[in-house]
Amino acid sequence: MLQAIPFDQTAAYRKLKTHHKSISKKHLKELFAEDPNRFKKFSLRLGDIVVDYSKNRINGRTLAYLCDLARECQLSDAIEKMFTGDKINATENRAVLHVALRNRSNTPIEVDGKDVMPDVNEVLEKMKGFSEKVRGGEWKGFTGKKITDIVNIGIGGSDLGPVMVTEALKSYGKKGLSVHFVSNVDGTHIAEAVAKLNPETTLFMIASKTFTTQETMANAHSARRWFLETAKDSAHVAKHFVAISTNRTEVEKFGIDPENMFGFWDWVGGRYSLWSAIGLSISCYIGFQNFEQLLSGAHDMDNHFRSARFEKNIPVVLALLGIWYNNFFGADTHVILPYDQYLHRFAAYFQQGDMESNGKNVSRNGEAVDYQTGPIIWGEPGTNGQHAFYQLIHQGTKLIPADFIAPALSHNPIGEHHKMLLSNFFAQTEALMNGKTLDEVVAELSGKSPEEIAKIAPFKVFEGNRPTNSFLVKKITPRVLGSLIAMYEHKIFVQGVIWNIFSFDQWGVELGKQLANKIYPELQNDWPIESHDSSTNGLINQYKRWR
Ligand SMILES: O=P(O)(O)OC[C@H]1O[C@@H](O)[C@H](O)[C@@H](O)[C@@H]1O
Repeated sequence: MLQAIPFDQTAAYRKLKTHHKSISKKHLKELFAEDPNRFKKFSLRLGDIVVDYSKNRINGRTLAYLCDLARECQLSDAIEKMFTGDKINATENRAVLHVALRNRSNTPIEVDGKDVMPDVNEVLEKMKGFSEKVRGGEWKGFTGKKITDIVNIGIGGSDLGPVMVTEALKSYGKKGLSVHFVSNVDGTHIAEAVAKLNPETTLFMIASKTFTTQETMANAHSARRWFLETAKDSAHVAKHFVAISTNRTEVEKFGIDPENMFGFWDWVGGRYSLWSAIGLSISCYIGFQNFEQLLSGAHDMDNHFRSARFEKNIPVVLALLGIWYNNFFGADTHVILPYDQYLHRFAAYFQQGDMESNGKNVSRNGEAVDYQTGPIIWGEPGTNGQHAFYQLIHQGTKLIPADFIAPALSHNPIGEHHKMLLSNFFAQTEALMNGKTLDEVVAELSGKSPEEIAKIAPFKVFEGNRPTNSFLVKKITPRVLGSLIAMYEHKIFVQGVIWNIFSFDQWGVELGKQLANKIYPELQNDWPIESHDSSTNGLINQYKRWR
């Protein structure tokens, strides 16, 4: 179990409180004017990723105090514990070893005295063989045709990672092979997904760590029924259904041949599982070599995270900046804005990654925390967001720290598009920082009468001073994407350590599941219900009248 350090009782926290009083009055423009070396000082690089965090409301002292905070919270020790298989997911008594899944150096990592790497490598080999067969057309459906469509059925961590990555790396996808994702228990999702598919050439991947998740099991059963309407003989299921799970017993019960099961382990958290067999749809779609590149990119970030000193450590610095805004400036949310259409599910992916990890109000000591923990994560690709919600970021009353992500090279260099896209990427962080003063507005309005200027000018002023991080990458390759994902994963980890919460469980999702299981049988008949509060009774009874 990680050691419990009361984050808000450290010496560094007190120093930061005092320091915040002075620096929060400063405008980012002043900070830039004071220090011509700001970009050099406050940017970091790893491989093809440049992280510019200079447009944050910090100076050298802020960073030093924040790093002290990390030290006082024994971050180094926590990092080592994660990398060496300590059971840091204490409420579930599990190690947290997504880093082992992409441990390309293959150095032994032990859990309960056993090196996990041989098992990791064995599953990777199985994934490789399977991906090659599917891609090469060797894996045939029940009528001897090759697979043209993969449908991954899973939810949460068994869906969001594969969705996000296959979208992000679409330009690496195999022609003639499509991937589809079904997660929602709403019948519309599976109905729409299979509507245009041919059962003879469709392969279902049932992805579920537990293999008991209601939504996934319902969709899996409906998929099998749909398949058997054509295939008739359940012996054909073996050619069209594979399972990705930790639960062999349930997989067998469902009727999937254990030969067609890809395993992983309880030390892989759902929202950290795309690197495991849960990534099978990714590997089939982009090819195993590219999947390995994704793992290598994550491994690059893992090595950096484990070895770089805090001041130069990308995930650590990002985590500390997040804490700076969350706990000192009172920022409630954090927005992720990729200037890359392929990354359109990136923010959604880290909604689960971050909010399910750090949405906790009890410390590792079992006591209620009296400070803010995980932020609300949201975001959409630029430039769409610019024409929708950026107004509030620029001129609203809330402080919203923002991450801007963009590739220097596009996979689709059509005409002037990419230059236009990037001019927006560069312009927005500049605008958010500088804003526009009243004098500048008045100067722009020259020619208008003083009355007209006085009337309109206040609405055109931008305070600026809005903090941003910019991530400029060379190109969204599998390797770069792997590093970016791992970067955010470790950021989340660091914040959890400092807030002294357990980042790798998710008890908060259970209550709704329990209640849904209680209500489900109540929907089986038309009798009015009185067992709940008046609102829930009223809604259920109206539903019964309407259906
Ligand atoms: O992979 P499984 O077992 O079907 O679980 C899917 C999801 O189930 C949710 O209940 C959990 O909150 C997620 O963390 C998890 O990823």
